[in-house]
Amino acid sequence: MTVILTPYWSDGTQRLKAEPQPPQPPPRGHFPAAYDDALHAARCLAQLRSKDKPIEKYIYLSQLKHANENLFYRLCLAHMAEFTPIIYTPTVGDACLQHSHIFRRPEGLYISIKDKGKVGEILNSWPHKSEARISVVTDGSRILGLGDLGVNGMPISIGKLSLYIAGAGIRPSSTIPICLDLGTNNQEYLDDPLYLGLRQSRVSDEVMTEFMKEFMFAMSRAFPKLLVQFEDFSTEHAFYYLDSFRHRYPVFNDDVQGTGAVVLSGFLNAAKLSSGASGQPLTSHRILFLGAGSAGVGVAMQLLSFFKLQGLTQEEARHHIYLVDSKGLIFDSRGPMADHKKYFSRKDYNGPPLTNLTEIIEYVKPTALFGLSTIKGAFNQDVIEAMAAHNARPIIFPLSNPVRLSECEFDDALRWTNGRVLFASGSPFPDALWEGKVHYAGQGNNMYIFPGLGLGSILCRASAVTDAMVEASSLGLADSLDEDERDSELLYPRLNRIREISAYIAMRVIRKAQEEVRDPNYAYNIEAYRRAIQGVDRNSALRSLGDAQLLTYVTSKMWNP
Ligand SMILES: O=C([O-])CC(=O)C(=O)O
Ligand SMILES: [Mg+2]
Repeated sequence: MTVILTPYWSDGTQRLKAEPQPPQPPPRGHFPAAYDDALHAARCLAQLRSKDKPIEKYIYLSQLKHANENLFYRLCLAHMAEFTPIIYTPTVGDACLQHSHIFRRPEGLYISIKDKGKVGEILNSWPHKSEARISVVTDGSRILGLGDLGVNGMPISIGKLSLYIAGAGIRPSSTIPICLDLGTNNQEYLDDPLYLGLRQSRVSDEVMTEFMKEFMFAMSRAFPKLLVQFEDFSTEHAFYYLDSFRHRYPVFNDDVQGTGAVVLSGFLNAAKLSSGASGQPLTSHRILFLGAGSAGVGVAMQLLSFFKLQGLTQEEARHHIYLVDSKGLIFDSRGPMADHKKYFSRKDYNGPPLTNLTEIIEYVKPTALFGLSTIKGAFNQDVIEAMAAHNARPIIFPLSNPVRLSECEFDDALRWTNGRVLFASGSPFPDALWEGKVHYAGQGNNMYIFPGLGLGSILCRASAVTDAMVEASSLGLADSLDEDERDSELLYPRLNRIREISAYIAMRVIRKAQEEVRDPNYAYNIEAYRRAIQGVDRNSALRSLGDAQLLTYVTSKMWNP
């Protein structure tokens, strides 16, 4: 008797069946005599390029990944800038929206609220249990800027893990994409006969929290070496579950911490260019955020590091950051507000509500404007011209995803600032020509951070992902521009160097983790301490390596297709 997985339906129906293996059908063909691997790669690339719709390309690549994983990743690594927008943002957003319609076969693990009480059993059915190192977990409640997509959020977990494999050389069998089905409040999906998830609205916070506790405990038991990346949980839940679990399990939240780290990194490079042009010190920057959700506040928290690195206190740093939500500038006397907004609420403004973004810019005079609002076109001509009026090199980062929700387009930003803008967006924009010179849109997407942060945390068996480790990943990224990239005023390195960059970031993260482990506060509790000890042997060996040797070690641990 062999255990067969009849995976992973989210309706809670029987998942594990003890059945005899069905006999394998005989091969239905064999390769022609002149078949050649390299030629086949070229053939697959030609098939991909023959498709004109991005979603068709996505479907083709999903099938290719299933049919020939090695070939898929080989092509992916060789054509990173071409593949990333298909297997990841922005096309993965469409794949999520249509998941229940384009679904072919299960990939990853769907766990539903109906599985409560037996989550451990389900996890134990995962085929590559002992190899598990990284899981991306979403509950589908806030996929990119697209809202509550229920189990249609699964492609986000899959897409992020494809980048772990391609970008950081994590072994495919070490990854577990997970989508939790806790219901959905998306009526269109509830009415859609093809929708793959439970036909019920989202469970209450109390029920969800009980479920999350069981889930995280079961994960730590089933996969003792696993790092968990929370992805695209709705704002309140993103903060709450990160705070609840980060001292108990190795976990980080990509939208709060990954996005924060990637923006800090791009801002470090942009601020140097901007201060170089204005002659103003780095401590004089002021940052205005449009959007105060998990990503907005997460980025704002991480940006405090920028000012602290220049010698300011946390309290002084806070004064340099302004948040705007749907009701305008956030200030104390405006009235009650969600907890996560309070820290950045201004105490130094008591006037009437400031709701118009251009007016807010006149008042704040920011050197940098960040968009995490998912309001397409919110950075209109007036807004960008207001930024350009008082900055030699205005820093403008429309970070909302996918691209059709971007606060502004790259060529508009160039035009309205006369080519002076320092620009990064969440989703990719093509290069643009302005007055005979090619300008590059930076992509301030957490894809530059999570592969390296994850790889470093896994290799040193960190029992927790600390703030200092996240900051180290960000500084590592900022430092990884090469000479040509600096000369071209790039804010982020070119994507075709992703493996080199991830290895470097992982090295910096391991170094920081080693410093943290000496800190007694590191052993947050007995469980974490036990896991920290597990990693000690390996870490004492790693500690004796110089940076260059550690980098070689990290690179040697990468899986290659
Ligand atoms: O997935 C992406 O492209 C970036 C991200 O985490 C988000 O927008 O939620
Ligand atoms: Mg996300």
